[in-house]
Amino acid sequence: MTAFFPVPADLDPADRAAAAPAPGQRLPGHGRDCYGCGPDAPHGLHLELFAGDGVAVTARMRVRPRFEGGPGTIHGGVLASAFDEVMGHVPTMCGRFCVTGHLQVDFAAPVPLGVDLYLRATALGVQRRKVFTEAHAWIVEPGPDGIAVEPGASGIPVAAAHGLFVQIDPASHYGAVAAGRRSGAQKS
Ligand SMILES: CCCCCCCCCCCCCC(=O)SCCNC(=O)CCNC(=O)[C@H](O)C(C)(C)COP(=O)(O)OP(=O)(O)OC[C@H]1O[C@@H](n2cnc3c(N)ncnc32)[C@H](O)[C@@H]1OP(=O)(O)O
Repeated sequence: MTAFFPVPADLDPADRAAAAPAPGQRLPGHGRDCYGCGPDAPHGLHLELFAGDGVAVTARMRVRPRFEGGPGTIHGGVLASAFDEVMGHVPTMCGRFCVTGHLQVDFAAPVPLGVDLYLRATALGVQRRKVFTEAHAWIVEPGPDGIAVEPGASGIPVAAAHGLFVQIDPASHYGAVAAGRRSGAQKS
């Protein structure tokens, strides 16, 4: 399920930050209006993110009708966004703020609307400011309380992804974006 992705052979290990949330703890997310994880984003994915073991991050997402691409199935760009979000949180487990430099998705099976997806992302390693990640997504059966649980052996694998995230200084990165917007670019 994995296509070509140039992961350097000489990566350094990605170490879990001492301040990283404990495994199973809900992650705060990027902000209430974040398209991926924000609870107030009206058209967002509403991913729920959790710290995993090591530098892993897990997430669950209900595949809502508004995510439709082909009839009755998720749009590939929505699934790519979900991978971007869950992999984008991996660097925070190493104490780094990063943005996506490269994102690659392998789609293995159609995902019907209405199911719950479980995603798990982890770091392959780091090189200077770069954090290399991989992730997988499974369809899971709802548990007794109607909430998707970790798939274990019963999950149906549907997609995999790789990402390259580049460490930034949030103040200068987003400050430069804001300055550009003030100088003429319009937010639609
Ligand atoms: C207060 C907290 C707020 C929250 C903060 C976090 C929010 C996060 C929200 C996340 C939301 C979800 C996630 C989102 O949606 S993030 C939104 C989508 N992503 C972006 O908007 C990023 C746009 N790109 C950039 O800003 C710059 O290009 C960056 C910052 C990425 C690099 O420009 P910069 O000038 O800084 O660095 P550099 O060019 O010297 O590159 C550095 C190294 O990286 C390597 N490289 C770069 N690109 C690629 C590539 N495509 N393939 C392979 N390699 C690449 C490069 O070769 C070099 O390697 P090396 O020479 O070391 O070997």
